Amino acid sequence: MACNIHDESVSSAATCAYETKPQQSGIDIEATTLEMEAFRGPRKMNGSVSVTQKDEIGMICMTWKDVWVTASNRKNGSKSILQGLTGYAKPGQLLAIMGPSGCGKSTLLDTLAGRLGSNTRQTGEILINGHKQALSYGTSAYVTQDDTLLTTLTVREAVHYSAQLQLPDTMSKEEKKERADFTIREMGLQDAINTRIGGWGCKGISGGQERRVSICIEILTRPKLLFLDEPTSGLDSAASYYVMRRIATLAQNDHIQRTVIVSIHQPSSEVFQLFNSLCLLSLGKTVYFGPASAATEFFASNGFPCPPLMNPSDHLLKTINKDFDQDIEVGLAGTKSMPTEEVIHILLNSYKSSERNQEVQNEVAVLSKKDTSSLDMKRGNAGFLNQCLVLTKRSFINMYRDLGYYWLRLVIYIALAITLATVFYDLGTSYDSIKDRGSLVAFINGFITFMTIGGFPSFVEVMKVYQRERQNGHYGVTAFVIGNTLSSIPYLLLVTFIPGAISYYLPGLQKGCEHFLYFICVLFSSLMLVESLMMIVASVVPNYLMGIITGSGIQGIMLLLCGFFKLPNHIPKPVWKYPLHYVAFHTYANQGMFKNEYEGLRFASNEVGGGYISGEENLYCLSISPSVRDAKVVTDPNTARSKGYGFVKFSDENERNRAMTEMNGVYCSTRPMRISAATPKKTTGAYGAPAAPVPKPVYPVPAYTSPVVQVQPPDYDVNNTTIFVGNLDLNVSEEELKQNSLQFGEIVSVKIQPGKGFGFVQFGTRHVLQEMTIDTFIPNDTKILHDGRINIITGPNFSGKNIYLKQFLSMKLASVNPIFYDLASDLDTLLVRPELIHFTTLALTTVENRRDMAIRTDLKSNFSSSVGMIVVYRVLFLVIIKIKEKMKPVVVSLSCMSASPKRTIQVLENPNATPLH
Ligand SMILES: Nc1ncnc2c1ncn2[C@@H]1O[C@H](COP(=O)(O)OP(=O)(O)OP(=O)(O)O)[C@@H](O)[C@H]1O
Repeated sequence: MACNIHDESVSSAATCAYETKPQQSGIDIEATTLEMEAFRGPRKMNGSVSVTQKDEIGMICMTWKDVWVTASNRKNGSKSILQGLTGYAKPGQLLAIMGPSGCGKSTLLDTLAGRLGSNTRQTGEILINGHKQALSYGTSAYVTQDDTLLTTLTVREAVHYSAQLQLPDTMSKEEKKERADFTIREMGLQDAINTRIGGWGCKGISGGQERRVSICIEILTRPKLLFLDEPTSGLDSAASYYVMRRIATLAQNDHIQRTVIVSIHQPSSEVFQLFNSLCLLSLGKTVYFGPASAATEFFASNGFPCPPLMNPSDHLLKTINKDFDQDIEVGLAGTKSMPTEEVIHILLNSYKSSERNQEVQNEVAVLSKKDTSSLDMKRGNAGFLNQCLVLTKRSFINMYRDLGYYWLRLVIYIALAITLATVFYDLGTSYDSIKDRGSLVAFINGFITFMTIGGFPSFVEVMKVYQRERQNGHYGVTAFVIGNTLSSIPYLLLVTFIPGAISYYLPGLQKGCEHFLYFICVLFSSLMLVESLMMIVASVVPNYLMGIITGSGIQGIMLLLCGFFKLPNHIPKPVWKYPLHYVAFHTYANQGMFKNEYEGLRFASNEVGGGYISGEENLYCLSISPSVRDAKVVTDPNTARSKGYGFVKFSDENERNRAMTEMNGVYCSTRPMRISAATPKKTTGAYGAPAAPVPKPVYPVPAYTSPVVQVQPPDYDVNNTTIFVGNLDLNVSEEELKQNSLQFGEIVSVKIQPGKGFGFVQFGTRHVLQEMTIDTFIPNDTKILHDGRINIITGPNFSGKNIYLKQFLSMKLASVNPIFYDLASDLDTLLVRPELIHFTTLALTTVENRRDMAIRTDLKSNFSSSVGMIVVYRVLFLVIIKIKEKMKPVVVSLSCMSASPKRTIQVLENPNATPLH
């Protein structure tokens, strides 16, 4: 009879684990088993496992009594998944949890393993060896339903790395390798040892082998308690049998006497024979618990005999599956005539009142009271440093072999860089290149970094593996973050360097190794930042499609708020400017790259008369006083034309006072400005008319260099050959200045303002001026300079006004913020032009506050901002994972195992149990 295939000896399992004979049927003692025995020395005597007192130490006997699990969600309220389950699992036995889909198999397994979700509530009593105690690392293992493995590794690598991570440092590397190889053979994987696990785009080992690799990894530590969720799902019957036979072998033929609990869907008759005990569930209740071989008898005694030649498990499951009751109504259910709900009701009641149930209750009571054994508490996994090393190495290999991680990105980046280089080829130093350079740099910062998101799917796969390994306590989140960070650095450098060099040198961005290196550093840190950001996203949103959408959204917001598309002072302050503008890494990347790109360059002006605009001018034109809060030009409501006056609001009183002096006389558009204090309007609180009559412009001279210069209308005299030389020693004579200037060409005249520290040199030809820069105009005798620095203004449009404004700019910059001092002193060398003056003053009055956008004097601070953010992001990722881990296992009113990383199992104190020593 097909239904009576089980060995009678198995029924004795219900009495006591340590008296139980191992099941013989269907399990051949294989070479691997013999090998295993050889590995530890023979244990088998007369076909049964001899269990010595020493062996009992560390064995696990698990009991659960009246366990209820309720899940709650906002939509459907609460729902009972498990209802008053009682049972036990003993060492050396394989307990199968079976039932129709949705009956609660996985939930029971998760409950026993302490992995219930946070929306569930659990009550009941779960005890390990009758005690409340913690299981140390390696004592239990859980093989999940999905095989989350690194698909790029070979079987050997996957198991070897896992062994390096899980096994304690007290074992040598060789011993760990030996253990890994042995376990691979134990699981029958020796033929596939060098085959990659495989996944998308690369066929590797079969599904059954994958399952065995997952099991292999979890049994490396020789756990005493093994949970397997659907170990045969997705496998054909032959593969299912071989996998289950290995598992049964683990439980029974190993002198360790493991306790194995398996949830399984639909075992074949051969697989069914391998089970020692069976827990049959329906609708979250126990239909049957006891020896697997006696289940069909129980069904038969209730009027549901197993038809001849039918697989007993098929019969059991078909009898209690009510999902297709509709078929009964329409006559598709064959001979089945009674509604399944009624069948289940009969079986539930019968089991409740059966002797079998009584036996189970008695057994649970006995096992809960019995002080069976203490657990081995000394195990531990590899040390932190070792874990970091192994994880770095493993991650490096995975990144190398996974085409989607970096290689594909590298190809796309190179293609993008070539496109960029073609579009922006040879920018030169024309007037248009000012804008082009800015666009190119902003695009690289925005889009190239954005593309880093492409590696997210690969990272999600890594995260899945991490989560499994973490839940099983293989290593900690810190080691994972360090490993991932270190292993990614070489690839990120590669991905940055090659496309970076193409998009830097072909368009002809600023020459000089230090400029290129800075560019690479900023790009590298931006890429790393996005990777860190995506790590955070992956920790919150595990689905890669949702993750990509979320990551893109976050980056889109950052890009928008970085100050490139909307000036920082125009960004609405709550939330968008504070804090998001400062959180956006593009802000710092743009600042650094702009400065790196413009500083030290000279661009041809497109204005009449030619000449140059320096990079610093470009930067400066993008900047203005940070304390200006508002500016308004008063217009005629009828004509909408300016009434010729307006208001500028400063937040800093000192700066306001300074502006009162300094802005006076500065040209705004075609007229010099006249500045006076405004008084708030009494009625509206708005600004009223100027408090005092507008004074006549006096064009005061800044205190910085104090030359008295009358501001003249802009000089468009193209024949002008005069240069201004400032910062002269007060005692320098005109003759001395002449001698120093002779080297540049024929001199017509030299004039020094007595006691003012500046003078003018008129050359014979314009040619000299066109070529003249600070670099060339180094006086022979530096003693003529006031403090060793030259101060020169030249250019075809040089005029008194230029001098005034140049000094105004220098002083303004230096006074606004001391960090601008260097820049201010650089400005001494500027070729200041009237159109620039116009532009700058206009910018001032219209509050084009681009200070944050364009000028950060210290390049290092931009780079270190990014590096700091990388650290912050990675730490944030770490913290989120830790919080999630803390939140996940909710230990409810009664006992359960904790899924905490330390893999402790917390068990409710049994009042009858004697304490452990
Ligand atoms: N955390 C949860 N929140 C809400 N409902 C849950 C939760 N866990 C399980 N359930 C529900 O409990 C029922 C049992 O789920 P469980 O996964 O244990 O079934 P199963 O027997 O393992 O099913 P299958 O064999 O199909 O995997 C299902 O209806 C499921 O939707």
